[in-house]
Amino acid sequence: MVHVSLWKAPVAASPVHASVTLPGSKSITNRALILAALASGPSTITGALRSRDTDLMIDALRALGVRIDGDATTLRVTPGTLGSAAVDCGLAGTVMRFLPPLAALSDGTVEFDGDEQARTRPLNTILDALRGLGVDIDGDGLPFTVNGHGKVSGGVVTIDASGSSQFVSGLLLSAARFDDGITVRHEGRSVPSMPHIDMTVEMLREAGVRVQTPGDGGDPDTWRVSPGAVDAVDWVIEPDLSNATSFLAAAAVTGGSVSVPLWPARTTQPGDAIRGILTKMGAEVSLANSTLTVRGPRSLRGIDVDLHDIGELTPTVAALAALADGPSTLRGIAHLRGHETDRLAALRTEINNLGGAVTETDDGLHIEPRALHGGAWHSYADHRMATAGAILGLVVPGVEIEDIGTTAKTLPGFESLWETMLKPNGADQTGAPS
Ligand SMILES: O=C(O)C1=C[C@@H](OP(=O)(O)O)[C@@H](O)[C@H](O)C1
Ligand SMILES: C=C(OP(=O)(O)O)C(=O)O
Repeated sequence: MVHVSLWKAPVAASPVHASVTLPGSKSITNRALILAALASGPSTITGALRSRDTDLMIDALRALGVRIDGDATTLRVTPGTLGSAAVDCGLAGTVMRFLPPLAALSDGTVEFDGDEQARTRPLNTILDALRGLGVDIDGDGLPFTVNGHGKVSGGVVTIDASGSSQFVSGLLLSAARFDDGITVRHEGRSVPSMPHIDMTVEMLREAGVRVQTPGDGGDPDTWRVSPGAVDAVDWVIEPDLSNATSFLAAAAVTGGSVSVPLWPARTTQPGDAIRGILTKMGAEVSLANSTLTVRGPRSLRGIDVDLHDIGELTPTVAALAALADGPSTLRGIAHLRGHETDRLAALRTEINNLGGAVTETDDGLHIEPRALHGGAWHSYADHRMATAGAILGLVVPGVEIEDIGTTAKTLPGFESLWETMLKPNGADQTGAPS
């Protein structure tokens, strides 16, 4: 018999009042690691996230020949000669899409594999793009092998990135080291998660790489990276604002107040958009002295929102919407069917299992308010499904979450942070980088 562990999601006995310090951003940490590996000298990364996705990136880079010292959240990355390796992508989009272009620069055979569930995530777009640039690759999805020859000519490539922004980011991140750099042209429905491409471009520029984007006079849907050196940088990683959204949601659904310190004044992280969403739903949101504070209303309003640019927030927003006092429509997120799991189907199924009324649309979800009841909540190996269930469990007694440990993909120790948040006077939590 297979034993499925269930975590009894704690109910908030009273409005939650807490301050929660979150560890570093997954997206920024994994970009910093790639750029440091390609740099012309050693870099440091301070406040790095240590989680399954970032440890998979660290392990892969080490296997490829990059030296990474430091066990905790301060890392020193020393580039080395890239050679043969076996890479485990787990279920990490950033690993499976950011590493193949870097592996193409290696002088060796790089074998990629990952979780069974990762095999259905869209991937061939980036493999075909690399083939178009002259890279020798066996396979069209996991498992696949990159046969590196120590150099990539680079050039112009046209892709359909409507399935994931990570195809564009992955190509741009390594392209300064291609002989001719790269010009990536997108053709197809609009590219999702554009702030994540902005994050890529900003970090490349911080490393001294010349990038031209559609926003600064380039052609529409076209990004160009000039060939050149990648500078070593002392990266300081922002807290993960997408992970912060679950904790802020706890204030919104219980009528309490939750603060997150070290909130950046300016950021490309999509999690920052939770401020506007929670405000529209009736919460009070303030940012003062680098601390974001959310105060929950007596009841939450439903919301009609396009999440195309910030799809990562969908599970949190869906949980909030399921507890609102009016209907909500979440749009622009068809690409979530290719995330860790089909998130639209998963959210519909799990919220409806608790008595909800969620329907799936072509590009999102429609959520009608209903009185919810307890029951099992399946996570589908998806960290954000697990945290969405925890939000509901704060006010719906008897929600039991399958495989809460899957939150370690981007936030190890989620359960204890969550439980500490619920203690009376749950201030100054310990998810902070050490
Ligand atoms: O580049 C990144 O770090 C990410 C881009 C987005 O991917 P998609 O464009 O596939 O949604 C986001 O959802 C993912 O969590 C992280
Ligand atoms: C879609 C996500 O992850 P990945 O980087 O694996 O695509 C996510 O974290 O919501």
